[in-house]
Amino acid sequence: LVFRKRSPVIYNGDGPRSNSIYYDKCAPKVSCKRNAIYRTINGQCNNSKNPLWGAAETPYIRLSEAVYNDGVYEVRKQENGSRLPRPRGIQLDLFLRRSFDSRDQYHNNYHLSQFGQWANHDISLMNPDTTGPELCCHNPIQPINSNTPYQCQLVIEVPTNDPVLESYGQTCMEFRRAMTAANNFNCPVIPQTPMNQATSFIDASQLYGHTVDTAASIRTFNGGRLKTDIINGHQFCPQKRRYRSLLCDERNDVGVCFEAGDPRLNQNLGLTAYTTMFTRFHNIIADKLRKLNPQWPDVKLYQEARKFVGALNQKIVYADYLPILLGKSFIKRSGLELRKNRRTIYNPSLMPQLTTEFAGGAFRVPHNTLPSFYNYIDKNYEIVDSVKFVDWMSKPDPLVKEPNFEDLVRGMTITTGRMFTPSFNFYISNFMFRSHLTGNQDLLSVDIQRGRDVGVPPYTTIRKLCGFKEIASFEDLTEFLSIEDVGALKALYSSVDDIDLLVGALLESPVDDGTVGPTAQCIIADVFYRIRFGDRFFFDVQNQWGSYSQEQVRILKNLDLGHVLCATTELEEVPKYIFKTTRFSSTIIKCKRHLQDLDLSAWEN
Ligand code: HEM
Ligand SMILES: [Ca+2]
Repeated sequence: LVFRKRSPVIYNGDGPRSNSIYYDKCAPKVSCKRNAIYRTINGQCNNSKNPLWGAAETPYIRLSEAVYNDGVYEVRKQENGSRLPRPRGIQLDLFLRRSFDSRDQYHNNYHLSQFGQWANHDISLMNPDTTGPELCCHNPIQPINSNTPYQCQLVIEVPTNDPVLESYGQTCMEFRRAMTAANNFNCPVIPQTPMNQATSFIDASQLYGHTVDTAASIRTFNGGRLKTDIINGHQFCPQKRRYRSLLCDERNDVGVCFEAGDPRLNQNLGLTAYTTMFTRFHNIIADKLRKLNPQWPDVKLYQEARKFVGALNQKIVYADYLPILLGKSFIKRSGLELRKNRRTIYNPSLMPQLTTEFAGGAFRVPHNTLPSFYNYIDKNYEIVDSVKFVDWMSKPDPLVKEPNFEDLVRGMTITTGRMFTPSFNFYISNFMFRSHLTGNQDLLSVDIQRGRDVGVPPYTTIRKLCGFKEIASFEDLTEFLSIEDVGALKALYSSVDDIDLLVGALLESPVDDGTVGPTAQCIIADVFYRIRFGDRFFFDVQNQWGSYSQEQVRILKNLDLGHVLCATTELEEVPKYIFKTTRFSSTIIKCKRHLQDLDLSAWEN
């Protein structure tokens, strides 16, 4: 069988959905340095004709028309004119009863989901609008009316007979509408459009900062290094002022709270560990470069180390992560494969923007792999402790106490991940952000509500856009969904065309050798294609200013996440295929050996 390669790009970025009002009327005027050899911090000037493409603080594009009741901002209604089913009701009727955990049959470990979140924070930041009242929920919940501030119009109602939350007396979950160009950036993009505060490119901006100010605030300006706090003899990210920081301050029982390029770094232990490891890794690379090139000034060391870390992240995403997420065969036939002896060819007419359908829908499907527990596992591979994921959100305290850091990362490496089923785990479905000021949240309800908030079109529209057979009735769904699920959908929604994108995408069976269904695969591939082939600084692009040499590319393509783990922790060994649990991946590599690959002599000049 021969497959013709077909580009997975759905929409090229021209016409009415490209946010031209923003670029023509509201965008800052940017002047670009010709021949710059490094990326800018905020992603501007990557595309020389359209210097804002892919930059931080630009609107998400849309693959399909926004769907709002008033065509502008009001949440869509069902075909029969009634309100959409409540997100928590969908969770309860369709998903929660199967929220038990089962193990990933393909032996993927926790790094698969943790790296997914890490990569997401590189490319997407759809911030909630925190202007207006401090909290949106009044208990008991009050009817939404015209006096309700717009930020709070979509708080999530909890039914009075909720099987889990009733006993906590909770009737409302916090939800704030996303920041939009019109509400928060003074630009009348209509229909309303959310803004991406991250740079679209995979450039490790979640580590370095998506804005110039943030980036400067975490540099030492000495030896190219990033700031660190030394705690118990180990490097950590610098600490925030104790209060008034985004994700720790609402808790009064937090000992440490860190700062880095992206504000979400304290959200969970795994993510904080990743940010810490990549910070250490940056400093290791900067130190190595300084040894080889003692004459290089701080800024050169910083930029070269930053470029290296961004490049390595691109390598991991395209060569290691996406083949598991989307399936190897699909990666090959869609041209997304990253090969050792091929180089990426830059396409300056491709718009490297994220899509609303991706960030407000399809790329949330992997939330179904989030683990319920973290295992701390010691050198002898004994489980020392097992803690609930949700008990340690926004509270990274354990990481600074030895030997927790190593034990946590070792645990993530050898614990089998959660099987990708049509459900989120029980704890994240009921107790997310427990003991925060905001109270318990349900990640799935939030995700469904977010899709509606940002006008994501319903499932059938997107499935059709992806080239699959049109779905005209609930019955048509039985071709690929179970009768039970179709029955439940029919009871919830007035028409098949009302089904939320995330709900349909989650219920689809995963594609053959991937972890998401065909609709999510299609929307995710579109974005990862455009942010690779539309990135002038993609690490294996040739003949651009600052392009890497053959030898430098060769070295980078031989590195993976395992090298980062080995270089930045006291782990002794890691699986050769870093997203697989040790026990089932054929080979285990000693860190000593791995670290020999980190020879940077090709960077000497
Ligand atoms: C590791 C644990 C994770 C937790 C606790 C978590 C939690 C969250 C939360 C609370 C939000 C904000 C929801 C909203 O207000 O709309 C969010 C957004 C999002 N998450 Fe996750 N997530 C995790 C991992 C992942 C993974 C593995 C992926 C994908 C591979 C992912 C993809 C997304 C996307 C695309 C968004 C929305 C866009 C954005 O602001 O970046 N997340 N997640
Ligand atoms: Ca980025």
